[in-house]
Amino acid sequence: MNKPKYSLRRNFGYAVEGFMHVFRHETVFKIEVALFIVLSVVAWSIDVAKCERLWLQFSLFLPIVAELFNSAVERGVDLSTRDYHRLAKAAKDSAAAACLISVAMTVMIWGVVLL
Ligand SMILES: Nc1ncnc2c1ncn2[C@@H]1O[C@H](COP(=O)(O)OP(=O)(O)OP(=O)(O)O)[C@@H](O)[C@H]1O
Repeated sequence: MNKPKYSLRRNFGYAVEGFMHVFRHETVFKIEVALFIVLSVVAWSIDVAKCERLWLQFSLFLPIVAELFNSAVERGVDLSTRDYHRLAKAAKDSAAAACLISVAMTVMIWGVVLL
């Protein structure tokens, strides 16, 4: 198959499609996006230093990015096998651990800045 010429616009479209796919199919991602919006407003409304505001905002991206990668791993694994396989389990569990750690980092950053 001939590779189409690189197009920034088309690749941006693929990224939006990927984001929307995960948003439609993953409930936890919907919650994370909602929290991202609400907490972003909070981060920009409260009286904190510029650097702290940046940390608060940056930390909100972590679970979103982790969940997108987690979903990519889940779909890749499901595409490769529907049968039980210890490597499939290891791949999905590792991706889930990344999500968990990203949320822990966000909670930690908000805790340190606000308390
Ligand atoms: N093919 C498989 N082989 C072995 N274990 C699997 C397999 N598929 C899933 N698992 C195990 O089941 C767990 C849940 O898998 P699943 O695909 O339902 O992920 P999930 O995070 O619950 O997905 P979703 O976010 O779509 O609800 C995985 O973390 C893994 O431990």
